[in-house]
This record gives sequence, C-alpha cells and structure tokens, in this order.
Amino acid sequence: MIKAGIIGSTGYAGQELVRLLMQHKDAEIVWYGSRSYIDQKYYDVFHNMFEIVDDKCLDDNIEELAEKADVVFTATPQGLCSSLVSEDVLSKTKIIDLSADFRIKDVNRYEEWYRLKHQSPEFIKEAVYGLCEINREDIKKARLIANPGCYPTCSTLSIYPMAKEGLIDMNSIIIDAKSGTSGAGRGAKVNNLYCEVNENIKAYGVATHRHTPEIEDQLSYASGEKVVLNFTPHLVPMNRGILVTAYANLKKEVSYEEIKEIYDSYYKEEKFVRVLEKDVCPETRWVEGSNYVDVNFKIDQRTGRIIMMGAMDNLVKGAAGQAVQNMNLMFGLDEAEGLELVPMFP
Ligand SMILES: NC(=O)C1=CN([C@@H]2O[C@H](COP(=O)(O)OP(=O)(O)OC[C@H]3O[C@@H](n4cnc5c(N)ncnc54)[C@H](OP(=O)(O)O)[C@@H]3O)[C@@H](O)[C@H]2O)C=CC1
Ligand SMILES: CC(=O)N[C@@H](CCC(=O)OP(=O)(O)O)C(=O)O
Repeated sequence: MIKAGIIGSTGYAGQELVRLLMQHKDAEIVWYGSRSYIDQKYYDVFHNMFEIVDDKCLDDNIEELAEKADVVFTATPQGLCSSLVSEDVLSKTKIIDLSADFRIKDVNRYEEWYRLKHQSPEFIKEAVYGLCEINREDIKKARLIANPGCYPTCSTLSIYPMAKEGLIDMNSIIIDAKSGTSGAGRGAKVNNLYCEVNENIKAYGVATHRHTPEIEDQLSYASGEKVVLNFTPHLVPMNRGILVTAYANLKKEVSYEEIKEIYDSYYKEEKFVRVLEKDVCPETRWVEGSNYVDVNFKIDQRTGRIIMMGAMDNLVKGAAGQAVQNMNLMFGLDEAEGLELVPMFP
C-alpha cells in the first residue's frame, strides 16, 4: 500500500484527492493536512466523508510527514511547497505539488508572473512537469512532480498535436478559456460570492493571467519555437469544468481527415484523452467528475484558421485526478488505477 499524505486536504483540490485516494486500491491516506482545522475531524469539514473518513486534520509538519508517507501531495497556495522541499525530504518521500511552484523552469519568469520569491530554486531543474500524456517516461523516474495547472492542461492537450506537427503559426495562438468557480478555491473572496458569480460571466486576468507563461512554455517545448500567445480566462457560474476554445492560423491548407488522423495518432492510446467525432464540440458536462479531457477541432477554410477545443473537470484531470495519475506512474502502477470514473450527468 502506498502511504499518501495531503497538505491542504481541506481545500477543493485536496478534498478531491481524498475522494479519489479513498477509492484507490493501492493507496491509503495517512495524513489529512490543514492549517485552519487542526485536530478537527475531517468529516466536520466535508460531511460527504461522514462514516467514511474518521481521521482528524493535522498540521503541516513536513519532517514527520516525510517519515510516514511514501508520497506527499501539496494542494496548497503558491509558494508553500517550495518552502517545504529539501534534499532530506526528497530522500524520504516523493512530492506531487499541485501548485505552480515547480512548473516554470525559468525562476525569474516564475517570480515575475507570480510576484513571489521562489524558496527552493535549486529543485526546479529536477522537477518533472506532470502532464502524463507527454512526459510519461520522466514522470516514472521523478521524485518531485509539478502537477500542471488546470487551464494549461486543457489548453496544451487541445493544441499539442498541431504544435508538435508544425502545422500552425505558433505566434498566432489565441486561447479563450472558461472555468467553474471551484477553480478559484474554497477560500472566501468577494469575487466568488454567489451574487457575484451567479447569472454572470466575465473575463479576468486579461493579458496578465499567471497561466500564460506555463502554456507558452509547454507549447514552446512541443513546437521547438519560442511561443507568445494570448490567454483570456473567464469565470462562469458553475461548480466544475473548464472549456478551452483556441484559435491559430494554419500554415498550409489541410483537410479535416488529415488533422483527424494526426489527433488520433497522438491520442488513440491515451485513455484519458478522447478525440470526439466530426463536428461534436466538447462540453464540460460530458466530462464532469471524470479524468477525461475531450478534444476536437474545426478547420475554418474561410479564415485559414483552425479552432481547437477542449473540455475537462478542473478538479479531476485539472488537479487531483492528474496528481493520482502521476502517483500511479511514479509507483509503477496501472496509470488508470483509481481513475476509471464515469462522467456524471446531469
Ligand atoms: N481548484 C482548482 O481547480 C485547482 C487548484 N490547483 C492548485 O491547487 C492548490 C490548492 O488549490 P485549491 O484547493 O483550489 O485551494 P483552496 O483555497 O480551496 O485550498 C487551499 C488549501 O491549502 C491550505 N492552506 C492555505 N494556506 C496555507 C498555508 N499558508 N499553509 C498551509 N496550508 C495552507 C488550506 O488549509 P485550510 O483549509 O485548513 O485553511 C486548504 O487546505 C493551489 O496551488 C491551486 O493553484 C490546481 C489545479 C486546479
Ligand atoms: C476560476 C479560477 O480562479 N481559476 C484559477 C485557476 C485554478 C488554479 O487553481 O490554478 P492552478 O491550476 O495553477 O493551480 C485562476 O484563474 O487563478
């Protein structure tokens, strides 16, 4: 049995990790970390866990946790994981960080976009970007995983085959994305109050969102070119879900069949990426509660652009599901263990 500790188990991403790990046949949770609920029963925070989890929340003692756990998930705000990582800790346990601390290889770029001083830049090089479909072999050998961001996961997987095949002008990409409110976390913020979010849709972080450099980096690695793009997220009045609609100029005339063959060749062996049938647009409701990313594309012959689309659950493939997928790879398990979740509807 893999012993798992979760720092930040009382947040939205953390509670989703608890839900998934409870159903994992090779893992058990040994540490329900919290900052605000120390010594309180976990089910007092999340009553869906009544008579399922009897443990109490514990503080974030990384030294003790590293001794107890084979893997530690940090589902905490930016900057916390980097303050905990050390050679001593990594010699005892593996870390899967759900925050952005180790996602961006250039520390200056991280500090500029996140307005934070990185606490352990010496580990950035070692950290593996945990986008399983792309970095699978490196993940298997890793001690420290930078679990990808939710928007970057959906955006990168939607665009990746076109970028890798050199079929689009990499400096013409515009990504329009939408997220449910759980993406903003459980902490109380005026912008996320019911009356602020309900019956409303708005853009935020326009031209400044912190996921921009992460998506640019991943698409640069894929295409071998330095990518600069526009990324505009929107907040929508639903609990879960991310929808990406991305636009790019095609470098040459291509047919639907050619591009479909390319998407299929990249993803036909990928359990969690579903390339939809012709003219079917991805919808968040068809992936909710599951680890699937649904992708598709449409060629607009009139404008010479391709429109690439993706939908996924921000808390599953966008956070906890992908983290468990990473854990499975790191421990030599079936990658899908604990993740064969059928999407829920309605
Ligand atoms: N929500 C999402 O869809 C996604 C989130 N992520 C990332 O996962 C991480 C967690 O996000 P999310 O669950 O949404 O956030 P929440 O605000 O819902 O939860 C944050 C968690 O971190 C704990 N925490 C907060 N501050 C500290 C601190 N200073 N020291 C220790 N623990 C602390 C909280 O503890 P307590 O409750 O006890 O105060 C809580 O358990 C973030 O880095 C986020 O970017 C990644 C992908 C998607
Ligand atoms: C709706 C909303 O606010 N979403 C968050 C992104 C989700 C998240 O927590 O970001 P990571 O994937 O980088 O960890 C945001 O825009 O900052």
